[in-house]
Amino acid sequence: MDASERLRTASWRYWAMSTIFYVVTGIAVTVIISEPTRSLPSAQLGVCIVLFAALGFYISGYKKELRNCERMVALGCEPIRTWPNDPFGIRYLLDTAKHVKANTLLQQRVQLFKDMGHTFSHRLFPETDITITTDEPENVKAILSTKFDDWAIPPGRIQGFLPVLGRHSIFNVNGPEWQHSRAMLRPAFIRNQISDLECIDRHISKLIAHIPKDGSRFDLQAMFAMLAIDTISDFMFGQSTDILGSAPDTSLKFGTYFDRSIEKIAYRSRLGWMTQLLPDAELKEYTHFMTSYIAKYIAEVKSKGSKSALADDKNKYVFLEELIKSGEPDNVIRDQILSIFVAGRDTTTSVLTYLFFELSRHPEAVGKIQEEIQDLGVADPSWEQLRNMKYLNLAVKEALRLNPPVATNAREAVRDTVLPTGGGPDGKSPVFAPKGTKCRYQPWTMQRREDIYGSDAAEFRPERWEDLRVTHEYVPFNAGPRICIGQQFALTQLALVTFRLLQSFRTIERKDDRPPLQKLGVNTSMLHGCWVIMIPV
Ligand code: HEM
Repeated sequence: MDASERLRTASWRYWAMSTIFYVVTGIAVTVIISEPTRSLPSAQLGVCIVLFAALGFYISGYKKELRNCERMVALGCEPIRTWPNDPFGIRYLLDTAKHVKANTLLQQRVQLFKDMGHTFSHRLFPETDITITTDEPENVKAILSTKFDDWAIPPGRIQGFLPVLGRHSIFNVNGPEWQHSRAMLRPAFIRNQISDLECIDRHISKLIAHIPKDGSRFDLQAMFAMLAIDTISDFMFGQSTDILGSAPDTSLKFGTYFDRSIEKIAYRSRLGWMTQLLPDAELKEYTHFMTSYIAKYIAEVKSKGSKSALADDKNKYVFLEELIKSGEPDNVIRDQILSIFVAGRDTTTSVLTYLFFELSRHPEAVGKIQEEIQDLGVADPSWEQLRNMKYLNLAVKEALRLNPPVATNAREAVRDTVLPTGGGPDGKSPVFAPKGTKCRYQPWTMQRREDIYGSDAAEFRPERWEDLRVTHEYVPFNAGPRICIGQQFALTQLALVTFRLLQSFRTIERKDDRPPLQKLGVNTSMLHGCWVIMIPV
């Protein structure tokens, strides 16, 4: 059915239902006026009221549909393919829940796009507005860049993140509030800090010290998680949680509570507004502890007031000090600091784990990076040297392609808007997205599309990037105004960890027979960890 036929049907349905409504109302009014003394038994009256309410509800739905069809035709859009036989989105919800439970959701989405095309619509219980799901680069470009102002972070995600990140978090705000947050954080991500390799290196040395040298098997994912929290806390406060070193009890507790909170917010953001019905005393306790932990650092910097009050090295750049200079109140600073922990910890862990999982299966790639390290001829690379290591950076890029840690993401239309593609029988016409439409876009499946990356799209092959040019087909850090603000810091960390580990270890071998399933939380992780043995040089 094309757009004009859809409009005709919507118009016919609306007028037919309205006519029935008015005729029934007219008859009821006539009966009441002509027999004012007659009263209906209360059961019959109740049934009449329910029928009236249901009819009214349907008519308002048809009116909305008619209006949307008129807008669709006026804007030159065509109808979008719809997930069938699921008017309330209960089947879609159950299907999603089944695959989340089995940790097969990402693979299932690849199949779903094959069956439904790269853009389709569906309901998702209990949401009343429609959801569009897409892995089409043109649509991703519209949402993130060219029509940025038409799309916002959906309330469901905000509700889910709120109890931990707070209402000032850069992840929980839209419009001018978001611009304010971004402007506040941007100056703290200055180049000389992100290129401060010494800070990152200190924690990598501790990681290397922890790796068994006798060929025993260990879980790299768990190690990378400790490395990431130690590094990000050092970057934030000038003092590390030091979980890989001699962490005090409060740091260990912070690490544990942090992990548990992230799991809970992943679950809560899936439930959206329903989380308001679920008070969670444990989450309250975790958040209380974490915010006090951060508040202690804020108070310390403020009371000492001197440059690098927290760091041993007085010349060291400390992110928190830069943030305090913004003059924002403590609760705003605290929300942003916790957000950066969330933004930077599990994403980095996820990419490192996936990269080393692939390296453990691709000794030829390990060999090429090691050759590059040898050719460089220096033991301690500078930031520029690291960034110029071609194959090493291509391997990181390829890991980010196959495993973007933010595997799926969502926005909500804040006004009527158009997605460039996905409508009509061939799925190539523009699609109308009325205000309130959710759009779920999927970097994980998009970055594995065979029509973009070739028939070996599912393979780890860093060489593909030597002559491949893409834009919104590759968005592990997002794109447009809301692109990841920590991208350069993350890339530096990823490159340096890879450099150091392949400089210190000759081989990495996977030691796990279980299928390598990816678990979907706020970020992806490997369900069973990444069990390997590493042999020193
Ligand atoms: C490989 C590692 C990383 C990946 C793949 C990654 C990915 C992303 C993505 C996809 C977003 C967009 C989220 C959205 O708008 O829905 C984002 C935002 C953000 N990231 Fe990262 N990130 C990484 C590391 C980091 C690090 C290390 C930091 C900080 C030290 C950081 C700080 C942020 C912040 C503050 C935002 C919010 C930006 C905004 O809304 O304007 N990220 N990141």
